[in-house]
Amino acid sequence: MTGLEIDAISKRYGDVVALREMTFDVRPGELFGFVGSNGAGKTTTMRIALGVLSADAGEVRYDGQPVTHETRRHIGYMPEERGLYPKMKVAEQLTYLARLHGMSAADARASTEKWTERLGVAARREDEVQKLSLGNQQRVQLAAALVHEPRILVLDEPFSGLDPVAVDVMSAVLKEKAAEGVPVVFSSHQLDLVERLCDRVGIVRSGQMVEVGTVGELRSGGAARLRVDVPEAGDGWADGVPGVRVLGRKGTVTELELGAGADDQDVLKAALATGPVREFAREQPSLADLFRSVVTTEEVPA
Ligand SMILES: Nc1ncnc2c1ncn2[C@@H]1O[C@H](COP(=O)(O)OP(=O)(O)OP(=O)(O)O)[C@@H](O)[C@H]1O
Repeated sequence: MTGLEIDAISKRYGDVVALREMTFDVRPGELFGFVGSNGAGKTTTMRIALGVLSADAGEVRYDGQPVTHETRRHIGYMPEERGLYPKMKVAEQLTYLARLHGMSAADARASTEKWTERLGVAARREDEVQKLSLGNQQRVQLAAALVHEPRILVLDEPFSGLDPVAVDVMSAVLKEKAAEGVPVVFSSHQLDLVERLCDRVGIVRSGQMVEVGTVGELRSGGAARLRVDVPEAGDGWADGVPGVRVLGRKGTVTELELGAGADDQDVLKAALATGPVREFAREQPSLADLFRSVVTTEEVPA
């Protein structure tokens, strides 16, 4: 079982290089977080995976085979621009979409009932989509991605605009699908959520995958930080300690980043030389810290 493989996908829009050999895989049962700044290429990748856009080069495979028209019926997709018919009633719309994906009328109705219940929009089944709040429209949009019981889930910013209760519902459903063995990939700018939820994360910059790993792997690969509370130290107390960069100072606490070859014991000596040291703590960078350092690294030339 290999899941979904995105293999060296490249795409240009005229002069704009949107993707350069984008490569990653989402294993069965895995929740994969796809992060990157605006315009990095996440939506383009997802559209190509779904087949609504063609790649200039590269291949998308599912369980080792190139994705075909038939395989695509088993993908559940939540597009960024959303895509519901505003004037159609919720249940009618979901049943219609399930039928389009090949379900029988009875199965489509049963699945519509199940997912509207599960996502907390059962009371809205007979309402037109346009009369729903944005958050409820999003729940229906998720139901639309799930109603045909897909074997792969590809979701473009499914958490944007959701209230905390809806975030919990969405998180629980995605975990449940992954636990059933479905490869789940979603893009998001909410890095705290990605950090909490995902088995693995991929960071995209300028159309390329620049970091992939578990949150733990990515965090331990980033530069370590120190938090040092030195009440009697003057500004610049850590200047001159080799390999150390001062990130900032709040009150008596200085935050520092240890570069390659830096020794935290040199920092401790410099701190003790100023007087008492109230706190000396080593911290791993958060996913958000890592993201910033990855995306602000010099852009790859076109
Ligand atoms: N239809 C299009 N025509 C021309 N350029 C496009 C088109 N769609 C996307 N692009 C460009 O391709 C690049 C990748 O865009 P894409 O929408 O895939 O990024 P994204 O990572 O999803 O961004 P966001 O986080 O803002 O949704 C950007 O430079 C974008 O301007």
